[in-house]
Amino acid sequence: MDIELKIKELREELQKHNYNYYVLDKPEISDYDFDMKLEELQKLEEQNPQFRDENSPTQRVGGAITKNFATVEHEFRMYSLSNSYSKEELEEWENRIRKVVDGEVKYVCELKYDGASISLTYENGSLIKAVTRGDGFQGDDVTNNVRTIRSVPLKLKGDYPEKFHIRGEIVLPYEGFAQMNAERVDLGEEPYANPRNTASGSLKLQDSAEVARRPLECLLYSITGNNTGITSQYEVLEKARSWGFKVPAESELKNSIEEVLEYINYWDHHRHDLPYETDGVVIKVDNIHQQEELGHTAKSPRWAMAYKFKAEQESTKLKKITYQVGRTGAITPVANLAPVQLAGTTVKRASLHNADQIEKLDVREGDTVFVEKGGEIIPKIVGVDFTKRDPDSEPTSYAANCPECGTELIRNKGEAQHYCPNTNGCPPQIIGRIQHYISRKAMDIEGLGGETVALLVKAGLIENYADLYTLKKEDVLPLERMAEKSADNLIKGIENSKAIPFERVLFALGIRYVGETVAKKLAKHFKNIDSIMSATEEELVNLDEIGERIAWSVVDFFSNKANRENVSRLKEYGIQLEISAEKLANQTNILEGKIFVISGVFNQVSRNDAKKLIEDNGGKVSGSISSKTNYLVAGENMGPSKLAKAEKLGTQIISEDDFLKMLEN
Ligand SMILES: NC(=O)c1ccc[n+]([C@@H]2O[C@H](COP(=O)([O-])OP(=O)(O)OC[C@H]3O[C@@H](n4cnc5c(N)ncnc54)[C@H](O)[C@@H]3O)[C@@H](O)[C@H]2O)c1
Ligand SMILES: [Zn+2]
Repeated sequence: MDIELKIKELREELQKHNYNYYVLDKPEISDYDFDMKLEELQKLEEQNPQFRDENSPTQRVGGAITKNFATVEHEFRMYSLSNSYSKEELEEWENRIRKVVDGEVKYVCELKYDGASISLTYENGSLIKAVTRGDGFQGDDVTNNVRTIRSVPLKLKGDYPEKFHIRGEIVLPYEGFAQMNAERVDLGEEPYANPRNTASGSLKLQDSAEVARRPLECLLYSITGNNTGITSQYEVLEKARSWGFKVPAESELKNSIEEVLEYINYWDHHRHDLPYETDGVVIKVDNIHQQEELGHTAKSPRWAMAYKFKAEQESTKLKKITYQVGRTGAITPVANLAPVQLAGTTVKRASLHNADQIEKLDVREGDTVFVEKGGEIIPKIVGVDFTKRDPDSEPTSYAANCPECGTELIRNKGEAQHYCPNTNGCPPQIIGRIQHYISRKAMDIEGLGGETVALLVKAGLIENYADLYTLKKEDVLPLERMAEKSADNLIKGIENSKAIPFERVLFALGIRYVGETVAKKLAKHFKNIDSIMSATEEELVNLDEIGERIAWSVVDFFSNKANRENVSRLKEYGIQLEISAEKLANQTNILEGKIFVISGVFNQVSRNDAKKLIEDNGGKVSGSISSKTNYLVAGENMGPSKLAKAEKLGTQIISEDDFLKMLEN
């Protein structure tokens, strides 16, 4: 093939993958495959220098800046890292170092945290800015979102430089990731692919309250600035820790590449014991003077190297494909495997996601398949070992009927998942819906657990959540493991749920795509269930952050007779189906359509209260000033850049007093 054409094609392909990865947070190939293609391009470009192009993906940091946030130039460039996948590559790297620097070289080994890079700027011990890496020269100002991360100190302690930048990685620990996914699946939404993309996507959310709900963490590893007085990488870590930053304790100082390799080997085997995802080890020359001597390439420092772990993969036999039915009727295909050891656990089941995935991989029962365990808690099938396929096997035909109730499955246009439409007659849907209704974040019914719900349904005592309120002690006493006291508690728990506020009742109803946040928004806007039930799709879509999918789902839910009947029974039993008078009293529409930015320190109300006041009265709070901002509420010690921007855009600047007066009318 023509070399020039090959180079061009590889560049285009890699550019597309960069876009998928950095902008959409939806990579289509594995990091390993990406790195191999990049290496191939690098080799071709080296051998054919006449085709050099400074815009080639080999010459640039892959990230991008978006239009959604203010763009900020990095005072010091943010580089990427060179990658290596083998001992030999590391040894070559050491040889290159030896040619440049004299004397003893020590290395700091750190874990390579897999998340999104961030640069934090501190002045006089206060966080003033948080910017994504972007293309390395400039990034997105995501300060408001980063402020919500608990491990980012807003004020430092100890003896810190007057001004400096500190860099690190924002990650989503496994536990929080699994919990977020469980909630999404429960809502009938697609689970997130992996913690890294979810962390990176979280930083780009418009609503920082939503970011605050995500259990993100920030792990730090580098300090830049003028006159920081720091002379080694190890000192960077210790200093950062002493000022209050979260710096993982696994980092170690090593005297030789042999010691480095031991460290790598250890963590390759123990990385799954860590609470967050790591995709390798970063090795850095410790001495800052030596670092300066080594310098940078177009893309990365010569004094640092990432050693990347390979994803753990095993092959095993796929015995059977079964189908699970969720509470919203969503069907998930599951691969039942011959048990295999993977990343320290025995794997027997793996997710196959949906019909498209099965077709794409061409997975069949009886195949030998490759199973991988990445950030996901549930392992996934990444491919088929076609050399071992039975020549007589047939392509998988996806289930046509619900495995639980036999109803024919449907698939809505544009959706990946199949559904069982027998909402009110399919046992796992009936049980799942009631289990969701009683769950902690919904009606929080104490004394009633998921298993008891299943027993109650199977005993024919309840068919839907409204039936819960007709249960009597004598009904439940004969159930397995039900004693006098637990029966009392159950009835009491159900009774107490009548005090749960409307927004949570709305969430508890189990409308597909209506999670806690959406339920809150709907409750706030419509105030009571009757208005929601009579709302049209157009009215719903007109609300902020309510998309067509949610609007359709709400209308669809209430067009169902059984659902309407349940709601009217709940009303009869005294469940809260409107916003309480007390809450209503403090809510108006006087700020409707107005966008506020709040900045600085307030005296009469806290920033959070100010935010709540704006939202309760129909206004919106935004993190940064744009041409759409109506008012900048200026507290004391407001950032000068905000003020300058507001003045430039002609945004009306008001004081805390002015703001509180607005609300008095
Ligand atoms: N699958 C895809 O389609 C696709 C597309 C583009 C990029 N990628 C992946 O992303 C990689 C490139 O991304 P990148 O530029 O962020 O580089 P990288 O992930 O290979 O390494 C550089 C980054 O590592 C992070 N890091 C984590 N721990 C660190 C530590 N202790 N010290 C220093 N830095 C640390 C920093 O954010 C730094 O910017 C590729 O190698 C590839 O694996 C994949
Ligand atoms: Zn069914």
